[in-house]
Amino acid sequence: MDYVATCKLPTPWAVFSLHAFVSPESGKEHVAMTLGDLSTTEPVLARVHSECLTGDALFSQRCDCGAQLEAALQAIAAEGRGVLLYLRQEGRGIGLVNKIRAYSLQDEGADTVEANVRLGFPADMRRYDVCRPMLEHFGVTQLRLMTNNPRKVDALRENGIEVVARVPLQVNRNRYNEGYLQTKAAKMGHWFNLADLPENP
Ligand SMILES: Nc1nc2c(ncn2[C@@H]2O[C@H](COP(=O)(O)OP(=O)(O)OP(=O)(O)O)[C@@H](O)[C@H]2O)c(=O)[nH]1
Ligand SMILES: [Zn+2]
Repeated sequence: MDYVATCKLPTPWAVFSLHAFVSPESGKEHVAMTLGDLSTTEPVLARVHSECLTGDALFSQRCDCGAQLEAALQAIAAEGRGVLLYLRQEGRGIGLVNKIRAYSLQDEGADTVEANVRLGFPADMRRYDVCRPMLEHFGVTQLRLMTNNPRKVDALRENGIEVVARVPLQVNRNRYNEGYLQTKAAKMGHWFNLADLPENP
């Protein structure tokens, strides 16, 4: 993973630093947002967020990605210290166009896992091997990871990252994503308690 450049990134919650990386193997451009002093030994509040153009940028309510992105940045800002890795693996790794094909099958009744399988993809194709070199660039070794996904915790640990704590990130349950969240809990093992999650209008 090659580090390229850093700039300031003012957001509604804090002025983050935005760091650009390029993977020589895949040619993919990934970014990290950081806040505060990450070089101390205290475990770092972190979010490893996979790209979701529809949710992160286009306000889609089909998933919980946009709300999770915002909540993670707010939590880091509130603490004054943390890192968010924004990984360019859209649609759990199948890409934007294939995700829209999967959404089309979901409009006809398939769930999020069935749709991927019908298109010939595994339920989740994401990889987390770029995370360690990105974190090493900042001297970060221990994370308090904001996620509901047990496979993400396992995958990061397999990549040699110490996840010392898991911080739940349950936001934005709505009438459009209820089934999606239920499938993630039932088929993908996500730690959700839908009853605990307030319903947004
Ligand atoms: N293939 C596919 N990808 C989806 C779908 N909905 C969201 N995504 C992608 O899934 C990724 C987000 O993964 P999620 O499973 O929502 O959450 P997670 O990151 O595994 O877990 P958390 O850390 O708890 O958010 C993003 O890359 C989205 O583009 C879908 O229906 N089909
Ligand atoms: Zn999404």
